[in-house]
Amino acid sequence: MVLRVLLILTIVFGFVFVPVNVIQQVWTLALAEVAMMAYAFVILGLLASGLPPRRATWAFLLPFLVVLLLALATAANISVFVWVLLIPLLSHRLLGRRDGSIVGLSFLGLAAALMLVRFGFVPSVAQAAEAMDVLLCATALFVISLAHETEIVRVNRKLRARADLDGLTHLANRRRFRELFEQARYAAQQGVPSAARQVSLILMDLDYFKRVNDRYGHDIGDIVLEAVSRRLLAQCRQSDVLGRVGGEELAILLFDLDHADAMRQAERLRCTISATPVLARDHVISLTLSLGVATFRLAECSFEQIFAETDARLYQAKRDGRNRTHGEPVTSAARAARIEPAAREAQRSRGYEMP
Ligand SMILES: Nc1nc2c(ncn2[C@@H]2O[C@H](COP(=O)(O)OP(=O)(O)OP(=O)(O)O)[C@@H](O)[C@H]2O)c(=O)[nH]1
Repeated sequence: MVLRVLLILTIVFGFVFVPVNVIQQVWTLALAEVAMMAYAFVILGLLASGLPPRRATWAFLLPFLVVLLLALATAANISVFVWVLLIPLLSHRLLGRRDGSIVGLSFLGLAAALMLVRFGFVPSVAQAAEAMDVLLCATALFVISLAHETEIVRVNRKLRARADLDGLTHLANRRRFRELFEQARYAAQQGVPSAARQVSLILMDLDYFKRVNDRYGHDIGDIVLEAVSRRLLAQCRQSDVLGRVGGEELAILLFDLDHADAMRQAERLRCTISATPVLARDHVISLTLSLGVATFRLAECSFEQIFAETDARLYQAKRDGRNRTHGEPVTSAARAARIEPAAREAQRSRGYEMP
């Protein structure tokens, strides 16, 4: 948006500056301004046809700054230096905090040097005061715009975290979990050399968690969920992705482990949870986990596919008695039975008595 505004202003203001410079016979600057107007048209067109904004910004901003320096060096009046005030804001808005600061500060340094060269090293008091006004005002604007940019980065990070993380456990939420899977799959499909080739999904569901809520209350249930998440996270490798994909359902993506290793990791997690009860306020609560594990070639599976397969295996672990890990394919009869609880719940919610 800011880039588009700059491009349009370059074109519109060009219609004023070019005639003024022609009248004052500053030919080089007039020509450079005509070239920038044409270039702004081209960049607007390229943006409309899909040029990434970041590349368009670099492609336009650098020549724009060169032409501005040319204006500072050749324009007839000292008032041209007022345009320097624009640069801190422009560079931060267009390039962000780091690159914007580098470009902005470099430009301010060059502008100060040009001012010194053009208006003498020993200026009159009035000239020195004018120059000082412009340079100090530009420096103040630079600092203010840097503070503003820093605030924007902080708020954006906070919003991003809020959108990506589950509020209770601070693990990736379902949307982010899926996004990370899709990113890994895309890299595998593109043949990126560092991309994982294989993915295992472990789905974990606390057993009889409803009883924890019913017996100790929802707040204690929340503490338990947090504690379990922390314990699971402590067992994960750096490259694993742990997320909360449902109420008391957690999931891990493991990359480039074979299925036997993924099963071993799942068993380790199950034992971690069952071995030590959770201390929530003054309650000591024993818990168990049921787990489903499936392994796929990353480039060839969809999120729905791997999730449905692993969910069927998790459900089989529940059916087999809970507190266990199931990693084998599930028969179609058992898979069909997975539908049953949902259908029962739907019937119940419509007021039917279910056995
Ligand atoms: N405290 C708390 N409870 C939650 C949260 N999300 C889901 N739950 C509870 O998790 C429980 C899930 O219950 P069920 O789906 O019946 O499963 P379960 O009791 O764990 O039994 P099985 O999964 O069959 O072993 C429900 O009581 C939900 O209210 C949460 O964020 N905090």
